[in-house]
Amino acid sequence: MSQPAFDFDLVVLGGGSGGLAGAFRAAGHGARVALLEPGELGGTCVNVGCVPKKAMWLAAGLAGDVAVAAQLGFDVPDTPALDWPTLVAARQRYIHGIHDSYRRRLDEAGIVLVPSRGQLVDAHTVACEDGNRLRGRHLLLATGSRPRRLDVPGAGLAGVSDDFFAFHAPPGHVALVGGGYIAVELAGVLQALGCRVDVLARGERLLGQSDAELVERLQEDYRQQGIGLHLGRELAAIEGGPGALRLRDHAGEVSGTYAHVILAVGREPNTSGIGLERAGVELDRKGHVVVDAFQRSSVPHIAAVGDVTGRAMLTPVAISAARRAMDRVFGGRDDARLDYDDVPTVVFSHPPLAAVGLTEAQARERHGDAAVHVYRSLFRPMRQALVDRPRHSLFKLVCVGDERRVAGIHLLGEGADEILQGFAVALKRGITLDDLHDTVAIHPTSAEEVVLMR
Ligand SMILES: Cc1cc2nc3c(=O)[nH]c(=O)nc-3n(C[C@H](O)[C@H](O)[C@H](O)COP(=O)(O)OP(=O)(O)OC[C@H]3O[C@@H](n4cnc5c(N)ncnc54)[C@H](O)[C@@H]3O)c2cc1C
Ligand SMILES: NC(=O)c1ccc[n+]([C@@H]2O[C@H](COP(=O)([O-])OP(=O)(O)OC[C@H]3O[C@@H](n4cnc5c(N)ncnc54)[C@H](O)[C@@H]3O)[C@@H](O)[C@H]2O)c1
Repeated sequence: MSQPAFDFDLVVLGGGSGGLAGAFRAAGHGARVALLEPGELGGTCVNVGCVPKKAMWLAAGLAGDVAVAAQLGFDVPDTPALDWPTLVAARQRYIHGIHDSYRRRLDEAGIVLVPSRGQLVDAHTVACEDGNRLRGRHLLLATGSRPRRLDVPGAGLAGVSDDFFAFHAPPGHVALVGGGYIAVELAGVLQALGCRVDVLARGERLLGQSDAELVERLQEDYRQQGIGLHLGRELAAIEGGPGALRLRDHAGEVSGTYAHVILAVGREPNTSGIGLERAGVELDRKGHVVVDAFQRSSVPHIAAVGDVTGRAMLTPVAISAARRAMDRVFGGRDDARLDYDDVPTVVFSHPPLAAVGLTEAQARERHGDAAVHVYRSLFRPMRQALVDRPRHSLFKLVCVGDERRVAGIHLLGEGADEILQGFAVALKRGITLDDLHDTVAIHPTSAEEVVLMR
């Protein structure tokens, strides 16, 4: 398979979601693989993303459960205390287990792990920090992304999502700047774990890409939980000193003094200073690697996957794209490529918001008002009703055409994160509203609302 001029069939830059998946798949096809990773294996997702975030989200959910349990007669103290360090220790133990498992699997697959940052010297050669050079017949760029910082006075006083995961004690009153996934998720977690939270977002609503109706309800829910939402306000400056920070927008001061300010205003690709220009790899104006439908960069034997390409920045997307790219390069599957349509996602808010396909607004724009049919179910899950809480779930189907093809599924409420996956398969297979109605419901669940909507 390999030519003698090359040390490896594949050299991978980045041991995160995409890089690891690509390395394992290529090795599975018999390729000789080297993987460079200067940090912890698992990249953003495992170390400062999905995994620690989900651990904190689960703990935040438990705080709600404890309150429900007390109302149902369990003998729970009035203010159950959380020992933050115990939670963080359990979280990190779990993450170390993932590191160990990756190391073992890399060994078993015969992949050479190089604990170094890589830099391209030319289109086939990667230099390691110790000066060693590796020649690869193919290269895979999977260097991911990092939190974006804002260019406003005092921005250096703020942290980013990475800093949230470094808190070893409850952080007190926190301001989150941004209205996307990270701001919404961290706000929900912190509030549920007993901190005070304000969100400052420049958009008039949170989660600009999600269905507006669900977002409106989530915002209402967040306000009821006590989260301060300051929408339509663009950060102009951060003032004060450590532990006592204030925010200013163009209209004046935003009320509140914060122990921490966390910027969650998007991410930037890790493409600078790694020699891509020497190899002739084209970048877009935001610095992402430009790839075609097969993840090929402008240099055909250099592929790129995951956040570094700026397309649907999600772990399963990075993994799926990498596996398919390696199936194409080393597995003889010339047509292998990821379909980026109808990727399901979950915002791990409290409650979670799960979505696949078109929002109502997108469907109306694409298909015209007359072709779009929307079905909704607004209901109180039994757990909420049992303790007479006002929390409702809102599930919504967006269908198009006379046959009512399901083009979008949007679920806000308890269990939405676990309910959506199976329905995403169905949507991808082109089901109609009748297909849902032909399916017998599972009772009593929240999920049954999806097949009962009329
Ligand atoms: C707070 C947060 C929560 C998230 N939650 C979710 C979630 O719930 N679900 C979800 O699907 N996605 C989530 N994401 C997104 C997800 O983490 C990313 O989309 C995913 O990690 C991207 O994988 P990647 O392989 O492209 O990059 P990464 O996982 O970032 O890996 C890139 C790796 O490349 C290494 N690297 C960088 N430069 C070099 C170099 N020159 N040489 C060698 N190595 C290099 C880095 O050290 C890093 O380990 C979240 C992200 C954040 C920040
Ligand atoms: N559950 C998940 O799957 C999950 C969770 C977290 C992150 N992620 C991924 O990570 C990515 C990054 O998350 P994120 O929340 O940082 O980004 P995001 O793209 O979701 O949201 C960025 C937010 O920052 C705002 N913003 C951008 N520039 C700004 C500026 N100059 N001033 C003020 N606000 C500004 C935007 O309006 C938007 O509200 C997400 O897009 C997502 O792909 C996924």
